[in-house]
Parts: sequence; C-alpha cells; structure tokens
Amino acid sequence: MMNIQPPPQTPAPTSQPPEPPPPPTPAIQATSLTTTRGTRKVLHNLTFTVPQGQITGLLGPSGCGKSTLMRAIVGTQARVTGTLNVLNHPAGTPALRSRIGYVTQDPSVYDDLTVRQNLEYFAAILSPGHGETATRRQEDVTRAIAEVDLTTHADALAANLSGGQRNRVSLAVALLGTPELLVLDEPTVGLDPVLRRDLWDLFHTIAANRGTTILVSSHVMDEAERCHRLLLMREGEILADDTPESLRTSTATPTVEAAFLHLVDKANAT
Ligand SMILES: Nc1ncnc2c1ncn2[C@@H]1O[C@H](COP(=O)(O)OP(=O)(O)OP(=O)(O)O)[C@@H](O)[C@H]1O
Repeated sequence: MMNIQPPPQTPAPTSQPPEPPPPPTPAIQATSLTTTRGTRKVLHNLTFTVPQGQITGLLGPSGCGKSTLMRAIVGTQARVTGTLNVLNHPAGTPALRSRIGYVTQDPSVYDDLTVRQNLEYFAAILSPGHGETATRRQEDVTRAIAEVDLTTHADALAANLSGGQRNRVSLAVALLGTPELLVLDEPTVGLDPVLRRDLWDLFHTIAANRGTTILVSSHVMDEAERCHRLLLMREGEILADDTPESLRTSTATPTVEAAFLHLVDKANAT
C-alpha cells in the first residue's frame, strides 16, 4: 500500500510586511528631572533621551548646568527628582558602576606615577586579585593606553605630560572597565585645536569600534558639529534635542552656534 503524504503547507500570502525590530532602548531616559544645589534650582524639569552607541553633545554656556546633569546621570548628584534611567536602571544603582566611565573636569592623574603606573593603580582597584586576574589586568592596561594613543609615553611621568596627554590618561582610566556609557565633562577644555581634533577623532573611534554611548559636554559651539546628536542647554533648561543638521535646517542658520543664538532669542521673546 502506498503511503500518501499530505501536500506541503504553503504559508498563506500576507499583505503585511514583517514587523520592523523595535528601536533600541535609549541609553539615558530623563523625565521631569529637577535638581537643587544649595538654595538654587539648577535643572528645571528636563525631559530627554540619549540614544545608544552615538555621541551626544551637551552644550551650553558656563554655569547652565551641564556638570550637574552629568553628575545626576552618573549618580553622584544629591537632591534629584523626577525619573532618570541609565542603561535601563535608575541612575545611581550600584550595578551601573562598572558599566559607566566618568571623566570629570579635573584629570584624575597622579603626577608622581608614570602613565602605566596610573593605569595599573586604577585597574587594581577595579579588579583586585592575583594570577589570571593580574594578567588580564595588565592586558586591559596595555589596551587602554593604546586606545588613547599613549603607548610611546607609557613610561613617562604624568607630571611631564601635556594637558592633552593628561586628559587622555584620564580617558584611558575610564576605558579600563570597557564601559557601555562614557560621560566626559569638558574633556577638551584648554586644549589647542590639533589636540581637540585628535580627541574628537578618538571619541568617534571608540563609539564606532565598541558601540559605546558617549555623552560629552562642551561650551565650545564648534564642537557641536562633531556630535551625532545635541542637547543644547541654557539656564538649567534644554533648548533643543536634535541632530546638528536638523537644528541648522529648522532654524535656517548656517552653524549650530547660530542655531543656538536663534533659539535663545526665541526663548527670550516668549
Ligand atoms: N556645590 C554647589 N553649590 C551650590 N551651587 C552650585 C554648586 N556647584 C554648582 N553650583 C551652581 O549650579 C549651576 C550649574 O553649575 P554647573 O557646574 O552644573 O554648570 P556647567 O554648565 O557645568 O558650567 P561650566 O561649563 O562652567 O563647567 C551654577 O549656577 C553653579 O553656580
């Protein structure tokens, strides 16, 4: 007797295209974020997102609240209200510590140690131990020094480095734990144009090669053009949350600086 197989099932034709994958969760999500320092309200009801894997510039004049916002994001700022989620956790959650690299405005570098010794010191705090852990630590130190292009200066005393090189040592420290989010507070302040360009190239390399989300503050508006996205701040408020190109287009201005001034005038008028 023949064994008759049923005809193969063909899927019913559908007119619907497949669902696109959901957009990735933003690296940072803030809703109604407010902060008071002393008796002053410094951040006023901020609502914004920072996308994953891109460079977002936090730009605005001195004193507008950039460092305070960064401190809130890394969890070191007291008296923050509203909602602030970082890498899917409330800001300041202990589990985030190893996932965020934070470089403050003052380079965290010991002058009497060499570049390598500085890195070894911080690496030992991050992952103490002997044997295999120590070997991996040495590899991490060598990799971080290479990433910031200081291999030829690895044995130089930090006291003998230029301002830009010291900034890069701080950045290497932040890169030790291969963080998913890098928060850099005015890393290019006081640097000459060549060093500034080199550091920005490095940020782009880190974002592209590692998929790291970078939030970088500056009050130099020409640096805005180097970012994928911008948060423009003024007096504790966010004036714009957009790409440099969209900002220029929507304000019909040739530069982000002109766009910023346009938005300030508009805010003052209202
Ligand atoms: N420890 C503090 N106590 C009280 N007020 C503070 C304190 N630190 C900063 N502020 C105030 O908070 C406001 C925002 O300061 P913040 O350092 O966040 O600004 P910023 O935009 O990072 O400035 P800059 O570009 O000069 O670093 C300023 O008005 C400042 O005077």
